[in-house]
Amino acid sequence: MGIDWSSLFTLHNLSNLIDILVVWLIIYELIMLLRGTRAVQLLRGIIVIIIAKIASWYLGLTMVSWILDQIINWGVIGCIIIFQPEIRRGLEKLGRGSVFRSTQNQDEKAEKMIKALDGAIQYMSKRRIGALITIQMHTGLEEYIETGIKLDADISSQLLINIFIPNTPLHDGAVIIKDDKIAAAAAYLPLSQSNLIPKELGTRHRAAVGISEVSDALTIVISEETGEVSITRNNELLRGMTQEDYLKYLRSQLIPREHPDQHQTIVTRAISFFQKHFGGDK
Ligand SMILES: Nc1ncnc2c1ncn2[C@@H]1O[C@H](COP(=O)(O)OP(=O)(O)OP(=O)(O)O)[C@@H](O)[C@H]1O
Repeated sequence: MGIDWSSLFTLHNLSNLIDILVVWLIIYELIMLLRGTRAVQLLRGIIVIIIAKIASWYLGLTMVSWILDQIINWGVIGCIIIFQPEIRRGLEKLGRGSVFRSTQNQDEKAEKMIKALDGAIQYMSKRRIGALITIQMHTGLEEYIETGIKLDADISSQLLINIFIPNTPLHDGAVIIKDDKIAAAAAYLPLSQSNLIPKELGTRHRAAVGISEVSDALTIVISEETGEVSITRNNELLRGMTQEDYLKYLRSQLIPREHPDQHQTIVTRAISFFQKHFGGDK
């Protein structure tokens, strides 16, 4: 008894498959957006309420079920009020189309940011000024931004250098860049517990690896002892980068238009997601 493969590839099955893929993608994008933000706690709360609602419904607890219904109904309105700024930003982004494609404007901004970073890296590396610069990618870093001093300043080499000058109030900790702005300085990043990190590296590098373990952020580290430039991303520590190396790397990660292999559009991100999770060994 053979399988009739042709019956599997009907238009109906194909649309079901696309349906499932789109829902997966939306859930994945949402998780990436919410990770590391205050919405995570809220999401946990919502899941608990939904589980309680289902349980009370099964057990026939009418009163509890009614109370949970009220919480859910009013909770939706509450969420809209609490997250009004985030919702507005999201809708504006959607309206500009930047959720689905990177714009020319974004590429120019990224190039400008890389130029500013390059100026600062060169200056600090030559003078052995220790630095830790984390660039937010898709995962929210709000919980780490909150540990630092908020700046919300335009990125420039001069400002970055100034922040890391030793014995100044902001030099200790990390600078976090978010949406082409220096969101905060002197931020505390999570320290990695990995024993794969070379022993000669201290806490600055451990913090850079740490943030790459819990988010998809890109972090640049300049060693105070050697002036060595390293980059961490997705659990990887790239050491001893020359100017050419880090410029090439930063462009490949931050300017997707120039590097179509990078997962930036929603379609290419979907492909990379499925390759990563279902594609087997690399
Ligand atoms: N959790 C952290 N979050 C942010 N910054 C941190 C954290 N831990 C340490 N740092 C920064 O690293 C500095 C200490 O660096 P340390 O000398 O231990 O690290 P290192 O990796 O050996 O770097 P270097 O080669 O520059 O000495 C601190 O002064 C602080 O600015």
